[in-house]
Amino acid sequence: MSILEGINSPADLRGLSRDELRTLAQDMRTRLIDVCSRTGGHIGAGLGVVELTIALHTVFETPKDQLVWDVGHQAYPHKLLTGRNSDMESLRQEGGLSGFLKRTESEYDTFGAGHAATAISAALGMAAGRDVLGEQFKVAAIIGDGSMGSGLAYEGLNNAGHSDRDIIVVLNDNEMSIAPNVGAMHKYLTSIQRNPLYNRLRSRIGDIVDNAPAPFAGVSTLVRKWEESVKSLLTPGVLFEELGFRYFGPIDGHDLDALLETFTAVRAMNTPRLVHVITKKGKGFPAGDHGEKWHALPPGHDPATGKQLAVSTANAAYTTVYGKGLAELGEERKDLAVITAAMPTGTGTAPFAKAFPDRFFDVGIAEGHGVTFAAGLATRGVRPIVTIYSTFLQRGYDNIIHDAALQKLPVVFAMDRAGLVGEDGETHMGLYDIAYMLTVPGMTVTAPKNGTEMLGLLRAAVEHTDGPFSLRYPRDASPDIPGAMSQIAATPYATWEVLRHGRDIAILAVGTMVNAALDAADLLAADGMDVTVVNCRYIKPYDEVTLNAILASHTHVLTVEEGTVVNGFGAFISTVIHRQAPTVRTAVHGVPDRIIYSAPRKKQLSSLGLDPAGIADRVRALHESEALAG
Ligand SMILES: Cc1ncc(C[n+]2csc(CCOP(=O)(O)OP(=O)(O)O)c2C)c(N)n1
Ligand SMILES: CC(=O)[C@@H](O)[C@H](O)COP(=O)(O)O
Ligand SMILES: [Mg+2]
Repeated sequence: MSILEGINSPADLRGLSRDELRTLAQDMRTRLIDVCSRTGGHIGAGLGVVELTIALHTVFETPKDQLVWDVGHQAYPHKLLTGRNSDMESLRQEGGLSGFLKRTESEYDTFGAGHAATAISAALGMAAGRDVLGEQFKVAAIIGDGSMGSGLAYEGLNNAGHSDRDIIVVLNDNEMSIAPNVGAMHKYLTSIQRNPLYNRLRSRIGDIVDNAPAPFAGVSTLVRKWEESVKSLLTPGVLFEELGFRYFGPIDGHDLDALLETFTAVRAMNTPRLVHVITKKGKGFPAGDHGEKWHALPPGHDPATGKQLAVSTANAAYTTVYGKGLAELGEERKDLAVITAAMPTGTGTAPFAKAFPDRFFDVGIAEGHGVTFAAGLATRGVRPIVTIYSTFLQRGYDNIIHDAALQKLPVVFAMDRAGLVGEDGETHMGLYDIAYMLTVPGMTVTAPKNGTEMLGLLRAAVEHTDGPFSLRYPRDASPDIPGAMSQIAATPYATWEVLRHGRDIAILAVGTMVNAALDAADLLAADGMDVTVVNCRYIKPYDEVTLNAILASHTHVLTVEEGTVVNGFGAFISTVIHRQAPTVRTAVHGVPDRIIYSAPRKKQLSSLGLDPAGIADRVRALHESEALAG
C-alpha cells in the first residue's frame, strides 16, 4: 500500500516523518498524472502545489482551521488528502467530484470557488465571523500570483491589513497565470524572488530580537524600529508590509522542511501575515514542466506528450474561427485593438497578439478594469474589442453600463464560452449574458448561428459606431467552415433571417439553437407539422419587420435560446408579442432558472431539451396546449 492510500484525512499526515511526507508527495504526483490522463482537468496548477498542500494540511488543524483556496483549479492535491482519493476517477464527470471547490462536496472545502481572486475576501469574512462569535481557529487564503493581479485581491488585502485580524495569506507564485503572468505586480513579485539578501538579513534580525535575554528585552522596540527602516530599504515585500501584513518569503514551495517550519511559526502568530511561496507549475509532469501547456488537459491524453489520444474530426472551434477572423480584421483596420483578461489562448486572441502586439492588451485577471480601459481607448477613436468568456465578463458588469453604455462608447464585447460549458460546471456557465446584456441601454446584443455569421457580426460590430455591441458564441465547434474574413460581409444590422417557411407555428431561435431548430422542424415535418424557423441573430434591436410578418401569419411562437429563461431573449420578445399580437400563443424555451452542474456539453444540451428532439417536444406541447384550451 502506498503512503497516499493510507491517508484518509489530514490527521493521518500529522504522524508521518519528513521522509514519509516526501514519499507521499511523489505518490500524489503519480496519482494525479495517472487519473487526470483519463478525466482531464487542471493538472498543471495542482502538480505545482503538492508540497504546499501537504505542509498546510500538516501544520494547520484542518478542518477546524479554514484553508481557503482561490479558484480551486489547484485543489486536486487537497482533494487527495481530504478523503477523496478513491473518488478521483469521477473528477469533472457528471455527478462526480467538482474540478473546483464546493462546500457541499467536503467539509474541507471551506468556500466554493471557480472564479479568481475571491479567497482573501472570503477568508477575511471567515476571520471576522470567528471573532464576532468568539471562536478560536486559524484562517489561511491561498492565492496564485495571477489572481493576485486582480482588483478584488487588493480590496481584500486592503481591508484585511487594516483590520489587524488573525489571517494568513499564502501567495503561490509560479510566475504564471494561465499564460505567463503579466503586469507590474508580477514584476514586483519577480524582483522579490531575485532578492534573497533581505530575507537572510531579516531572519537574522528576527533571531536577535526574539532571543534577546531579559535585561536587553527593552531594546527590542528599538531594534524593531530599526528592522522597519532596514526592511523598507531592502525588502521588496514592503508593499505587503505597508498594507499591514508581516511578509515571509520567498520560500521554496517544493522544500517541505522550509514550508513546515515557516507555517508552524506563522500559524502561531495572530496578526495579518503573508507567506510568499515560489512553486513550479506543472512540476513533475512527464512531458516536462511547461506551465501554460499543462494548465488544463483534455480527458484521454497521453502524459508522455500531453496530447489527446482520440483524433478529433470536428470542425474548428468557434474560438479558433474567431481568432483567425480577428487577426485578419486587424490587418484590414489599423484602428482595432483587442483586450483580453489573462486568457490569450483560451479566447483565441493569441494570433492577433502576435501580429499586432501594440494593439493587443492583456490586462491580467482584471475583467472590470479591462472593460473600462477599453472604454478609455474608445474615447480616443480606437475600436476596442473586449474578448472575455461570458462567465468572467460578469465581473465587469458595472463597467459595461457605467463606462461604456452610458457614454455610448462603441466598445465591442466578444463573449466566448457563452451557453453551457460542460465539465467546468456551474461556476463557469455562460448562461446569463443574454439577460445581462439585454438590460444595458443602447447595447446591441447578438448571437450567430455558425462561424461565418459570427465573423459577419464581428464585422458589423466594428462598423457600428452608435454605442456598445455584444456578440456571444459557444464552447463548441463551428457547424460550418468559414472562408477568409475579407470575403465575409457585415451581417445587416437588426435583421433576422427566415430559414424555413411554414404555417401556424414559428420557432424564433437564437445562436446555437438555430440549427437545432431546423433539425427539430424536420422531425416535426414527419408528424405533419409545417414549422417556420427564424434565425434571430440580432436579439436587440430585433427585426421588427420580420417579427410583424411572423405574427401576422402564425398562431404560435416558440422562442429557443441557450441561456437562462429569466429575462432572456424569450422573455424580452414575448413581451413584445403580447403587446402587439395578444392572440398569438407563445412559449419560452431555454435554460431553466436553476444551477446547471458539470456534464459533457452535449449531455447538458439534451437533458435540458436544447437539442432537436427537445425542441420538437416543446413545439408539440405548445400546439397541444392550444388544442386542449380550444
Ligand atoms: C475572474 C476569473 N477570470 C479568469 C479566470 C480564468 N483563470 C483560471 S485560473 C487562471 C490563472 C490563475 O493564475 P494563478 O492565480 O497564478 O494560479 P495558477 O494557475 O498559476 O496556479 C485564470 C486566468 C477565472 N477563473 N476567473
Ligand atoms: C480554471 C479556469 O477558470 C480556466 O482554466 C477555465 O477552466 C478554462 O476553460 P476552458 O477550458 O473552456 O478554456
Ligand atoms: Mg500562478
